[in-house]
Amino acid sequence: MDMTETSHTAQLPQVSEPRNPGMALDLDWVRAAQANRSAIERRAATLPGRRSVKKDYQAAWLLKAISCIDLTTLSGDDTAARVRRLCAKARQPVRPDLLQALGIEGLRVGAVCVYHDMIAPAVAALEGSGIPVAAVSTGFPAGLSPFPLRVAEIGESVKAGAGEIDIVISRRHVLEGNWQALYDEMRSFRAACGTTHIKAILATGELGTLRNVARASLVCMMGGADFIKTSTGKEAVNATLPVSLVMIRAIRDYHERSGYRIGYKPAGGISKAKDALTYLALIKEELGDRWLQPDLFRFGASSLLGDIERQLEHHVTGAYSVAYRHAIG
Ligand SMILES: O=C[C@H](O)COP(=O)(O)O
Repeated sequence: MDMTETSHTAQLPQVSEPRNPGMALDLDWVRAAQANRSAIERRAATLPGRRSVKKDYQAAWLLKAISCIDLTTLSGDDTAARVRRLCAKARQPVRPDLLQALGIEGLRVGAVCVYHDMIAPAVAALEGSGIPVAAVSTGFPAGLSPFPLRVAEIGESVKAGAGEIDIVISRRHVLEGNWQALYDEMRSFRAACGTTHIKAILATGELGTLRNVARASLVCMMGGADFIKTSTGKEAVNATLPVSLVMIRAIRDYHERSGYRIGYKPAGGISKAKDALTYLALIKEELGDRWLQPDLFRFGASSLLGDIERQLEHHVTGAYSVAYRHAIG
């Protein structure tokens, strides 16, 4: 895998992508989707070993990774002050002296991701930055509150200024093979979002099989998802490479059949720069460069940025600093 092709330009000009309108539920297609676990795991296992990006190229890829982070805080003890600190980091994700040494200007993260009650302070703190606020919704993380309330929550978050809505699906619809119910749910959530972009969180760690992950991915895209996202970060197992392979192949299939590009967001447990590079390599190999832009790829992560900044500091100065110097929130 050649990752020596990127320039130092972390943020390429945005290409505008037509929005996926969804399509009728195609049960034949859904039921035909399979996932060969051992082949997928074998393929996933080859990725970290083959990824070897050095020096300048590594710095460029790490800057690219930063531009794709949904910088996240989703804790019961979140406060407006913590969210404001996170937003300051979102605006200026890397120390100015390091960026200057790297010859980079205008680097920012993909979005800031928070619970509903933290939308207002986040919107205020990000004003003028162009960084959207993503709100988790629909009874995140379990998604088991009354359906009308889950739909209403989306409307409230859009009203409060969220530019992106991360919904959670009902895992039971997948576990019971009730694809019609999952599709109808996705349609309702999408309708409640209006023109606001919607990411569908599958909570893959709770879906039982990779085949279920493949099928749920397709149904959510048919239902109008703009992005599919692995996890809430609260499941026992969150983003993994095998699950990512299944989901991005579903994205590729959907693009081949419909012409629409759906975004991908691995989330939960991605905290190391080297893991971020592996994910970027996977996307490049399976989907191609077009998907390596923030409008089609995000990392959902609370602490990844700190490790990337540490690696960039090492690249510039030749020395590692202690991790606490790169606190996020
Ligand atoms: O969507 C984002 C996740 O909740 C963040 O998970 P993390 O804290 O493991 O990075």
